[in-house]
Amino acid sequence: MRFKKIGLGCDHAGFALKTFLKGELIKKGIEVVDFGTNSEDSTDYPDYAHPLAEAVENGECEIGIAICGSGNGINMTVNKHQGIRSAVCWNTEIAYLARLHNDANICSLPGRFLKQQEAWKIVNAFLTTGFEGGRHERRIKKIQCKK
Ligand SMILES: O=C(CO)[C@H](O)[C@H](O)COP(=O)(O)O
Repeated sequence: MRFKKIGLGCDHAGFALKTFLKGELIKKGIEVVDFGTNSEDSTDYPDYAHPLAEAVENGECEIGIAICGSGNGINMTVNKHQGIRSAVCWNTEIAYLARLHNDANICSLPGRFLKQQEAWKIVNAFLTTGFEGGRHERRIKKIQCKK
């Protein structure tokens, strides 16, 4: 793993997967900051996505993992933050490319569509891959809206 301090955030649909991934990361000796939610009671993903995004933006966490049912809502929310590049990662190749080409700093996962071991492989791909830079550096600099 390239990262030592990882932020986690989810809604009720991501809670079971977040709990599993948190345990696996801790077993690997990685420090985890858990922004909730902490049960399967129905809740709203932005309430957890914004604190996670802020922690990654301000450097409290090096990188983040965000989980909701489809991965979409939580991904949309964290990507509202200027310093966040989040990708919905639904297989290992997408996770690898999100880091290699996009320098993604949040991995958004569809908790209702991934088995635990599949998700763990995706997270491993995300957390072990570095940014390639070069032509991709130029492109990610152009992502920000100029207003
Ligand atoms: O995937 C999600 C957002 O993109 C949410 O987890 C999902 O919409 C929650 O649905 P429900 O309230 O029916 O459990």
